Amino acid sequence: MLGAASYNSQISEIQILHDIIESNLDFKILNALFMQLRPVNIVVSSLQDGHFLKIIKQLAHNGKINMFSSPTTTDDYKSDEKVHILPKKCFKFKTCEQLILSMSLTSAPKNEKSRKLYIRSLVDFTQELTVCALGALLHFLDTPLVKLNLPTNFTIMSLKILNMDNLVWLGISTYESLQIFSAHEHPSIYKWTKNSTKEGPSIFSLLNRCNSIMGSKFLKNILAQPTKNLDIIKYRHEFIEFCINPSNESVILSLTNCIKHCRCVSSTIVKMNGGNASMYQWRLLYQTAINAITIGEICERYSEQITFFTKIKETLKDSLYTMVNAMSCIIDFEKSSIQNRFVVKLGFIPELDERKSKIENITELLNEITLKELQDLPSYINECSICKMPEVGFLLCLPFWKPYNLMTENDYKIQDLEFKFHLTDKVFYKTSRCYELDKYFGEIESSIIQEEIQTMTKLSEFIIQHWISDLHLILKLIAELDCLIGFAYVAKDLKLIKPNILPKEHCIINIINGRHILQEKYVDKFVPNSYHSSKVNQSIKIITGFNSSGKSIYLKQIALISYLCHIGCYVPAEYTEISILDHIHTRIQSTESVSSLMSAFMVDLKQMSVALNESTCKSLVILDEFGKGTSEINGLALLLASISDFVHRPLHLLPHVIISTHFHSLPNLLQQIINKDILNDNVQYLSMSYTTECSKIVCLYRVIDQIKNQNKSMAHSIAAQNGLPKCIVERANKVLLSIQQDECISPMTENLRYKLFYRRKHFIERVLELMQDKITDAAFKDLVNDMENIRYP
Ligand SMILES: Nc1ncnc2c1ncn2[C@@H]1O[C@H](COP(=O)(O)OP(=O)(O)OP(=O)(O)O)[C@@H](O)[C@H]1O
Repeated sequence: MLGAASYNSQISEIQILHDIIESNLDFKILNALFMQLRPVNIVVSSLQDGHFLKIIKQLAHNGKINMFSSPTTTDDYKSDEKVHILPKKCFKFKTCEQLILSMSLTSAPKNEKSRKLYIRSLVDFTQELTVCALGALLHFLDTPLVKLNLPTNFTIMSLKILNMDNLVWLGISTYESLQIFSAHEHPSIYKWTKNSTKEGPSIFSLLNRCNSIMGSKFLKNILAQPTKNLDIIKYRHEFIEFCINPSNESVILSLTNCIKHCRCVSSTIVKMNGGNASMYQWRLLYQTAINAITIGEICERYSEQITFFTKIKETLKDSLYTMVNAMSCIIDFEKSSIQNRFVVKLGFIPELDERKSKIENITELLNEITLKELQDLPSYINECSICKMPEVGFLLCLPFWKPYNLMTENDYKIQDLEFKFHLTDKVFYKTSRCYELDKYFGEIESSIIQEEIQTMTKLSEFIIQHWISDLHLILKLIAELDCLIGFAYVAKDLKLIKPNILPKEHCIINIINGRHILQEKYVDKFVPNSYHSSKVNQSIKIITGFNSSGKSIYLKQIALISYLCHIGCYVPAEYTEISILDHIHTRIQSTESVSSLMSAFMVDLKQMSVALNESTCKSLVILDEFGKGTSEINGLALLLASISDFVHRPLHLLPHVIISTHFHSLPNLLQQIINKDILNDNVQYLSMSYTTECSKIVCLYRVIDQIKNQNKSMAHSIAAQNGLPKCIVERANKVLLSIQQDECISPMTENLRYKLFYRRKHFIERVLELMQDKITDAAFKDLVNDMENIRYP
């Protein structure tokens, strides 16, 4: 059983996963959880068994699970910089329950009793593991080390239940082989938060036409959570259709303009909560709220036609208008940006206005005081003024009463005046009246600032407690809106079509002239291919073809089209009809790499065992060259046994399977081990078409429904076409013939390639001698004879 809780410091949200049964075969749920949450720190109990701790560490550090790793060591039980192993007491149910009931949830009522009731309505205390996980998480968040690393004050704005039921399962290797995210992000796919600017070709970079950062972030969530929920897919399709319609262009443009001004306000809220949000952040919040309202109002106009607009309209709450009104009535944004502090607008607090007017009407008072000061000054001074300087406050300013060069130190000394400094034509003093002015205005000014800080704090509290959750709700949908508008642009540019998604009862994938959305950008002319699979239509396909004939691209394109259908995107095909899938398993050869902890064969085995154990008639299983990593005979035997398992399954467990292979004997062997009728009902053989031009092979990249040249591998001709020395290819052909005819392979006595090389070298040396007239006629004849004999290797 697995229970989990997570805290997202960016949006101050707790997410909990209710107790769920996990398969320790592939840790599917744990994998999906890591994929979805991308945790920075992981907290586990010291009571956990070593194998699980090992798996957690692998996921935290490599993003991959190695089921075949070495036995558990004491190191697995030690905390590291990412995985924190807490003592079991932190996971004790009773302690955890207390911690949860006393957590500081901003949306909870202030009254202690109602607060507890409110929390109990959010957290199901019968979910034992979830409660322990959440309690331990709260305990961890309360430790000084963590507090230091959190942006500012630790707050919990909301609590959400994670729902994994609607997820279509894709393993990490599937994400990699289908290039859903950029290769640059591999292997630490979870480090998305560290905004990597590098972005290789990937489905993410292709679909990311977002106009806001929150849109791009949401796109990553959409891509990491392909869904089985038909309603979600349908409303996304409906919205894309609306966007593509040219008559709606202006609506989409207005929406896009508003989206550009919307920002994720989570960090602003965290700062506001700590009382240190900058004026830039206040303005950002205001602008975001105004634009969110405008978006909501635009959506309201079309809400009867489009479901997604209805969803957005429903989140346009009165509280948003109240918040914007309050902000515009209270904050003087212009003066705030000049003074770089929160300035309250005139008219909001009468006493504050009065104090401000006292400061603004200072001239009258200063004139009065200037006259009094003049009366007290010696008779030789007949002019003066009062000014205010930063730091020093009010000063009496006297213009020089003598030419500058005649002014002496003694002249500056005047009874009852405190000399401060002089400039080239003026001298400044502090007088008792100046001190009084300092005190009077200083008090007024500080009381104004204090009052404005208080107003700011009250406004912040109000925003956080009453309005922000509604703003969060609408912004989440705006982020999705941003992604979906991007999907529509991509659909228009890449000529994608709306797939027909069938409900769960069906088991069908029907793709007519599908394309590989990434690969088609890199070839001059991409050849589209179709795929049909259903319970009645041979759902196991075995595809053969020589190297580089397009098998892997075909396999990937089927997986990708199926995947795109489940994120609610349009697809690259002429027509697509697909029933909701539960799993997309792929084993595509490109993914074994240095970062993988397993050998190619181990990956093969793991993938096949997951496919055999987990697949249902709603799964798509793609196996590219299974068994390549071991001896041919072993690989072939395992593949035969696995196909035979699929073929003999009841229909509700028979998945859509596509296997590409170089084992040309596979069809014959299958006929020997499986009943002919069962085989014909379930298995279809496909191959990649080709033609020959001037004895060279030309790939046509077209998938055909027949076994063509199945008994003959074209590997040797392809090798020659790709620059392998001709003598080596010839030798390989001889060896192959001997094996096929069960003859002895003639030993090779010399290295033909080097023999030819030295003969050519010698030949060239003699040609050079000839050019220097160093060669006789007889030697020249010899040379010509030799030329006939030298063949190019
Ligand atoms: N449908 C297509 N249209 C045009 N070009 C294609 C198509 N499919 C594949 N190609 C081209 O052929 C190349 C090789 O394709 P792919 O890797 O799928 O071959 P393969 O049969 O899987 O090879 P191998 O058996 O050696 O792994 C691709 O990189 C691409 O350039």
